[in-house]
Amino acid sequence: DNESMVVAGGLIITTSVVLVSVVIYFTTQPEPLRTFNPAGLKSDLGQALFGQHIVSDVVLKAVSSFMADSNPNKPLVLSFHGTAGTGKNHVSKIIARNLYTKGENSKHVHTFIYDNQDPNAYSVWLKQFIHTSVENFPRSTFIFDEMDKMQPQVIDVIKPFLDYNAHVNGVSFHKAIFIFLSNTGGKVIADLALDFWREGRKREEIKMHSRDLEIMISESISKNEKSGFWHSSLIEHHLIDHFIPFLPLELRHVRQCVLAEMYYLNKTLDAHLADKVARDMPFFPKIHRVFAEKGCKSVRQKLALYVDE
Ligand SMILES: Nc1ncnc2c1ncn2[C@@H]1O[C@H](COP(=O)(O)OP(=O)(O)OP(=O)(O)O)[C@@H](O)[C@H]1O
Repeated sequence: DNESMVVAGGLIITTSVVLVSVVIYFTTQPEPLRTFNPAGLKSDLGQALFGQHIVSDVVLKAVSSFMADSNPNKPLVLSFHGTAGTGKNHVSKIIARNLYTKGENSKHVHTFIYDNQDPNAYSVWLKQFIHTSVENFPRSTFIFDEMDKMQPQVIDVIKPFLDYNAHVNGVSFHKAIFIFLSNTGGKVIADLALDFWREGRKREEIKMHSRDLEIMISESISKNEKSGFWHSSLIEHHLIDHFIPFLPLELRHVRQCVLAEMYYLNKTLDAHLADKVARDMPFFPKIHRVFAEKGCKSVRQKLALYVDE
């Protein structure tokens, strides 16, 4: 009858309202952070990152001390430098995995790749985006890929967020993390690694202060035609906490990457095949074939060719 239809209709509406509210509640709730454990980050870097002793050391110390500080005076700002495929994106993901339950897929991890958008419109959008994200969730992470291609206006917009005691419109940025990735300095780092190799010295002997590596990287940033001046204004104001050099990878590291891919793809680990795939990659200098030109990039695609054989 009519009365029971009205009751049923009312029930349906109430249930729908409750369901929608639940969905809204869960999608707008911040995801829980992981309890940060330095030993976990150390173990991840030790197991999943090959041939980057300086990176492992500096990232572990920088992230651990930042996370241990309940009241940091500025956000953590890391600048990763090195040639292609040496692990800059990979390490950003390892950091994210140790901070957020959903790792790099967390809604609090934001990756930007500057893609020739109109710099003015992009700057306006970016400023608002970063502000709102940190207002909603102070422990947000922002990863900027291809920083060397970024326009001065865009760098200028990020600058106030990185500063000491940064409060922008009442929002504090002290708990946020900014990671800049670029190939700038890659040549300087690769040349240094090559010199060590020529002198018969171990790669592990290369230190952050070897030939003032950090200064050499910042100098090569300043020389960058497009973003040099503005990027170096970040340096002058000491807004970047650490310049982290990623060394070019050797054959043995590329082999490890192939084995890691086999593991990831649930394939039987085959050291002989890993060697074959790794040797198939381009190396430099051409005669001695010491370092992989593309690092571990496209290892997965190369492996797929062999697996299909
Ligand atoms: N040092 C490394 N240790 C372990 N795996 C690595 C390393 N370097 C690269 N890889 C693997 O190769 C893939 C490509 O590397 P990644 O994207 O991190 O390079 P990148 O340095 O960011 O390069 P680009 O400058 O071209 O963006 C990674 O997803 C990872 O699987």
